[in-house]
Amino acid sequence: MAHSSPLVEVVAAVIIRSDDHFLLTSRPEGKPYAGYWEFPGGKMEAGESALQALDRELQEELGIQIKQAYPWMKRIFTYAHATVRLHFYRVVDWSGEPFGRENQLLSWQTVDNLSVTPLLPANFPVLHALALPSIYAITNASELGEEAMLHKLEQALQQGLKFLQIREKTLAGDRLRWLADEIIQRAHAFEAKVVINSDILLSRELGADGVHLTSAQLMSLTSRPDVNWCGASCHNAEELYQAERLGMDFVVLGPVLPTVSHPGLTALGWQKFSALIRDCSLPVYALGGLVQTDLAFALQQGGHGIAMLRDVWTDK
Ligand SMILES: Nc1nc2c([nH]c(=O)n2[C@H]2C[C@H](O)[C@@H](COP(=O)(O)OP(=O)(O)OP(=O)(O)O)O2)c(=O)[nH]1
Repeated sequence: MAHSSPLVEVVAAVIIRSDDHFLLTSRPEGKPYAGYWEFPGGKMEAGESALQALDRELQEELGIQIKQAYPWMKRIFTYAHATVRLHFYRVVDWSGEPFGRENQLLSWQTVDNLSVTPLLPANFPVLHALALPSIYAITNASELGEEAMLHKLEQALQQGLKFLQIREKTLAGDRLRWLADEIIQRAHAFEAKVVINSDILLSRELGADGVHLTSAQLMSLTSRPDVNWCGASCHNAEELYQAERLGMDFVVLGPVLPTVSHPGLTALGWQKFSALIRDCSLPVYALGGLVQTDLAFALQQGGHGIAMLRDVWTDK
């Protein structure tokens, strides 16, 4: 896309406490959109890396030092005053207690109960992404058996699983409908979100939270299906671009490592994963051969989280 004004590079910190509250600050008087709520941050200065800019802004604005920050989504947005490229980071550990060093207001918020307004318009997709957990489980009844799958699911829900995809390629018709219904009921009892692979009608019929499109579906569609949550599988830059164009809520990208479920596909490796999503505006889950302990590394590579078909169901 062509931009009439030069891009202004901006860093923004989504500072997240362990109880999932995140920090919003109000824009000081004298700036465009004064009084609007935003993530702390500001313009990158010449010669600064994004992380250096983030460090500087958080010290200047809030008096805190970053201890752990993960690169996250990027977003280009055109305002009347400028076109900005926002580099969002998730800051999960810091030293010091944030306070408004520039007389701005501070407020700890949650996605489900946002109580400040108005927000800077570029930030809405970021709030949407914050509602997505970092672990995305994929059902595997074809290997585990249906009863064992339901049992493992209950255990995982009790341990805090909040997001899963029903993907059972060997089941169809009433058998799939029965299993999917059982899974959705259990998940919803724990307020976990469930999306169904490919089948938009089945998702609507059973009251699932949305669908997960195959990459072939993604490439053949011209608009986003009208469901609450819509994700898609991607393997390359072209598919990621199509997912952004259609306005998907999230994608999975892989296989990152070699996996037994897709032996024919060449693994991307972490370096390529990270390079492919560097400018991506969507939350991206890493997928393929991953175990729960890979999460921290996936976050360091810019991933939103990890998707798992096997390790998520193994006893810990
Ligand atoms: N800090 C911040 N800026 C955002 C967010 N979302 C968003 O669209 N922006 C836009 C608004 C502004 O056009 C631009 C940031 O510019 P700014 O004026 O706040 O930058 P700054 O703190 O470096 O200010 P200054 O030194 O130029 O006065 O990015 C956000 O969440 N945080």
